[in-house]
Amino acid sequence: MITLSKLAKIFHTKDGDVRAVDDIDLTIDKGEIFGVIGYSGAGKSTLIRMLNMLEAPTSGEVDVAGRPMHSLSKGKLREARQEIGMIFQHFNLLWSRTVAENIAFPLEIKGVSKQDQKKRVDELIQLVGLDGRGGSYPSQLSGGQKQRVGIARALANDPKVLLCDEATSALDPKTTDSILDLLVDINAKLGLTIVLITHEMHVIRKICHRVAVMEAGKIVEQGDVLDIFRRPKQAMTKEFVKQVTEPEETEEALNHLLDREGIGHVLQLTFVGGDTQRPLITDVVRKFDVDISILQGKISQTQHGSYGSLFVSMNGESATVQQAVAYIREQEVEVEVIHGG
Ligand SMILES: Nc1ncnc2c1ncn2[C@@H]1O[C@H](COP(=O)(O)OP(=O)(O)OP(=O)(O)O)[C@@H](O)[C@H]1O
Repeated sequence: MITLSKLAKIFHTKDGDVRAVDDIDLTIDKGEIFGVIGYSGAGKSTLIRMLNMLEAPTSGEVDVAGRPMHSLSKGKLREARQEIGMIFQHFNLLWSRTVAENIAFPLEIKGVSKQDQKKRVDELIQLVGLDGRGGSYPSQLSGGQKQRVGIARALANDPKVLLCDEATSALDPKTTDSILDLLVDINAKLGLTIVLITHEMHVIRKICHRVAVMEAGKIVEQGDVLDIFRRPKQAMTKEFVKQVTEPEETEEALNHLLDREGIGHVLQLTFVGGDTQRPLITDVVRKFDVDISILQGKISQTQHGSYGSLFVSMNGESATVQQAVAYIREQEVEVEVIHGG
């Protein structure tokens, strides 16, 4: 659905050239939810804005839904953009227009009749869960509702691709979840390809099928979300994975525990998309002559299963502990011996 070849954007500034996007090759499949994660300045916004040519590439190619976006005439580009909806962190709504009028805006530009506009707007209001709010003004809505208007407006022309530029970054965690649920729902119902950029790994974990990690204009790692969580390779990726799998206070609390006498082996068990309902710890204690105490942990449920880390201390003969560790690994739980190994 989307192919980027050797895509680059260089900004020429007073302080020199900035390679915001540096020769990126990337393929995004039809119907997938693809996430790009990176810290501020990594080049995510520039990258996503080149998908619909809001930003013109310095070099390289952008193909979206079979169209070479980088080489289209102005008129053809206008047509092509109708197939690409976009939502923004700060919603970009027209404040003097009602919800219904905001959603109708792209239809007006396209020259759709008043009657058809109304029909389509009603459908969209229903789709995004804003029934009864068509006559409200953006200032009368919550952040989550404003983003629902943004989504409805982006979908007005039946696009094939939806671009989400930090779409939940201005929202609280609960509202973020409801907007992400809506995006999953739309992806399933309409078969829409969704590309989102974010600096928050829980957004990736919650809804993306695949993810690319960006650093200094380059993609340093990419793959299926589950694989990336299971085996992050790059330091940057490991940092992002930790955002989700480790409680913030881990290091300090663990250092404190490691000073204790007789702490034994300390293991970090990382669950990635597996089934935490399974009584793994009970299982291990029954099978092997070891004692286990749980030190701390953070496990959360998502559509891919359970994610999180559990820190445990294991006491027993060294050889038995090794066997127990091997057994846990066989259950597709990652194990790192962080003390006593
Ligand atoms: N219009 C511009 N002119 C000059 N430099 C720019 C311009 N836009 C972006 N940059 C630079 O390009 C680099 C990438 O910026 P970009 O906004 O794409 O990153 P980002 O990952 O989206 O970060 P953020 O989330 O903070 O926007 C940064 O160094 C930024 O300063």
